[in-house]
Amino acid sequence: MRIGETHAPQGTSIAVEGLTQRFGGNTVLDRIDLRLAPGQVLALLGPSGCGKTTLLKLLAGLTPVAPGHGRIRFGETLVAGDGQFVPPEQRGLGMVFQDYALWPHMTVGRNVAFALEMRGVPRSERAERVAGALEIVGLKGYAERQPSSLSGGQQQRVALARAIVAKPQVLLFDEPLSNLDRELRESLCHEMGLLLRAMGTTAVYVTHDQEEAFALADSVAVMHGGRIQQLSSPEQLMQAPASALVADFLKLGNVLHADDIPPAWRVAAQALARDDRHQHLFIPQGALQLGTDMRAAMRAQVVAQRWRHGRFITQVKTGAGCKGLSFTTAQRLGADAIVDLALDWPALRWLPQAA
Ligand SMILES: Nc1ncnc2c1ncn2[C@@H]1O[C@H](COP(=O)(O)OP(=O)(O)OP(=O)(O)O)[C@@H](O)[C@H]1O
Repeated sequence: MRIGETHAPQGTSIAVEGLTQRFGGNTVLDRIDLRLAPGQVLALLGPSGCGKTTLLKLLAGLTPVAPGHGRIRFGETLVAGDGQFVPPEQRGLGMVFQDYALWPHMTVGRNVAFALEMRGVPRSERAERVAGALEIVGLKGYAERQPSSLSGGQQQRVALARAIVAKPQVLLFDEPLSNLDRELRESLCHEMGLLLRAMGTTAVYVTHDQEEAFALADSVAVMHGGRIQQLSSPEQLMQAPASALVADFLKLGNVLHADDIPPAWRVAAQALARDDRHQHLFIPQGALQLGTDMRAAMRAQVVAQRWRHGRFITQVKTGAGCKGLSFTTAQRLGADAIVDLALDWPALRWLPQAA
């Protein structure tokens, strides 16, 4: 198999129900529910401390599920919960960590072969499968090298080969690219996406990097404070964030609390449909622009501009005591310049703080 080829899924489905994890009095995961179809890639995305790694460790079996704190199924098999516990080595897993976790005293080939040795796979078959896994990750001919002689990106490829060599039904990734520089991260992320599609393995991928999550995953669980705020496809998350927390974390636009809406926009904002729980006005990227041709235009003063992805991200203030806003434009504007801002009202929505 090579990157780009597709195979029938060899992964299993994953179902998590009511999963809760407490450390002392601290609830780190709070009744997590999720379902993943065979061969799907799920990203767990959220800020530091939101519980991503804790959830991954429960899936791996590195942390047991406490009695009455939910259950985890791989396919039809209950792997944790209700008094059942399948240990990590019997869950059909491959794991890739941030720090590569290669054994420094073993060659690349032995590092990759180790999981097969443990399973008692005969030597001749081992050599073939190790060579195959190294070829898949672009390290053909590296079997006799020492890990210390490889770059960070190459070491992470070895870790990936080691994770896939035993043909796992589930691959678990914990921030695997965060030790690499930006360019390498982007190219390896792209390659891993192709590889996961080609292998058809079910995968759960922990990251705090939105670009990585959106590039790799079929669905993304945005986590905050031990809960899944929204579990959707990347497209759906971008088009329809379910809460102010999600819109803000993904930087999808401006999110203004009802009390922070500039006076010039208040009447029009209150005319938009909302219910009592919806206290935040979401202004999607692109709905706030320079110009006076839309309803309730407003003057603002430029605070700062920075260049990103071919546009200027422009921060403005709209009046004393008002919360700052930002929008993108192709125009360079001088600091302190006074500009007219207009809103595309039909694109705006009221959102609840959290889902
Ligand atoms: N073994 C433990 N004992 C006590 N508290 C823990 C333990 N493991 C994790 N925590 C706490 O649980 C919370 C969630 O940690 P977790 O590592 O899951 O977060 P995360 O979202 O993966 O963050 P990061 O992106 O920084 O790795 C944190 O407040 C952490 O301090």
